[in-house]
Amino acid sequence: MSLDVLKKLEGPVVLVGAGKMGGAMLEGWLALGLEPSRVVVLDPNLPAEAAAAFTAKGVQANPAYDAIPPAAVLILAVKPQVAPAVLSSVRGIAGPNTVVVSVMAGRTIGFIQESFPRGIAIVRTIPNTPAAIGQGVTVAVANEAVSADARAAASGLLGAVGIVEWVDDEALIDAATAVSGSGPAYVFLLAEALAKAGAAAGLPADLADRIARGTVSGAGALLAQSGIAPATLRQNVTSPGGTTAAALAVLMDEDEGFGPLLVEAVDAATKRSRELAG
Ligand SMILES: NC(=O)c1ccc[n+]([C@@H]2O[C@H](COP(=O)([O-])OP(=O)(O)OC[C@H]3O[C@@H](n4cnc5c(N)ncnc54)[C@H](OP(=O)(O)O)[C@@H]3O)[C@@H](O)[C@H]2O)c1
Ligand code: PRO
Repeated sequence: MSLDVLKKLEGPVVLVGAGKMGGAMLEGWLALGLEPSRVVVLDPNLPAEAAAAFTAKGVQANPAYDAIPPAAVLILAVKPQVAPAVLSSVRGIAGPNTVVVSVMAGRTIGFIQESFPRGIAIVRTIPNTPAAIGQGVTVAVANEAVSADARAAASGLLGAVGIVEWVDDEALIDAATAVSGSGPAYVFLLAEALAKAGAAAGLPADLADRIARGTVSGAGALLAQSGIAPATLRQNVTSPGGTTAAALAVLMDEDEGFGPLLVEAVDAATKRSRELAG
């Protein structure tokens, strides 16, 4: 994905909140060649080292708000809980042609719209942290004010750090948050739990950590590179009457296995996303 589409839009790319998610995306954009002098980072508690590193790259860190021209793209990457205060302080950075891109869980287009002039282009997204290595997944929805150029600019930015899936129905974003936004945590938990189970089965803890981590990352890479369906890859590991079949009889239990547990977990995350709408 190229960022050339941004050339059609005037003004800086302003990132509000350079934490784990915003920072990961910015890393990806700069790696793809986004002109650093076009980037403004606003994050009041940025450690001095991080601010110096941005400045060294040519990114403007925490300039005075009134020195920032109307943004081409204004990315909202602060926690949903602080959104009301933050949005009211950054509203002046948006001009009539600004595309507002939110990565905040829960916060709706309607909520964001309240802080900006009527008719502003808003893209609500839910990315995930593998964006830091260009392998993120972002699900996005646009309001009716988003033009073809604005959508292309948002697609360019979001696609720079992984795949982008656009949906038309904003209500789907809560469930997408529960699947792909939070999903990396479930996979990391699997690596943690597998290591603990290995140690409980008698492996030295450090060996269990290494082989569990290698197994989760290797299986993820095989899934990504082979293009083969996950069910087929699972069957390829499962010899009839063998060890995997014995484990899967536990994990695939219809009542207490991984499937129903994940349905419950995704449901809990979906509900929490709806609550965060405020
Ligand atoms: N992490 C994920 O996997 C993930 C995935 C999808 C979406 N998201 C969404 O991304 C957003 C950020 O999450 P995160 O995990 O990156 O949290 P985070 O690491 O806490 O990042 C938020 C950043 O915003 C800063 N901030 C606080 N007040 C601010 C202000 N007034 N102006 C500008 N910056 C301000 C925070 O600084 P302080 O730490 O000093 O408060 C922090 O550096 C959330 O809305 C979350 O729902 C996160
Ligand atoms: N991290 C954010 C949360 O836990 C949103 C998805 C991943 O709320």
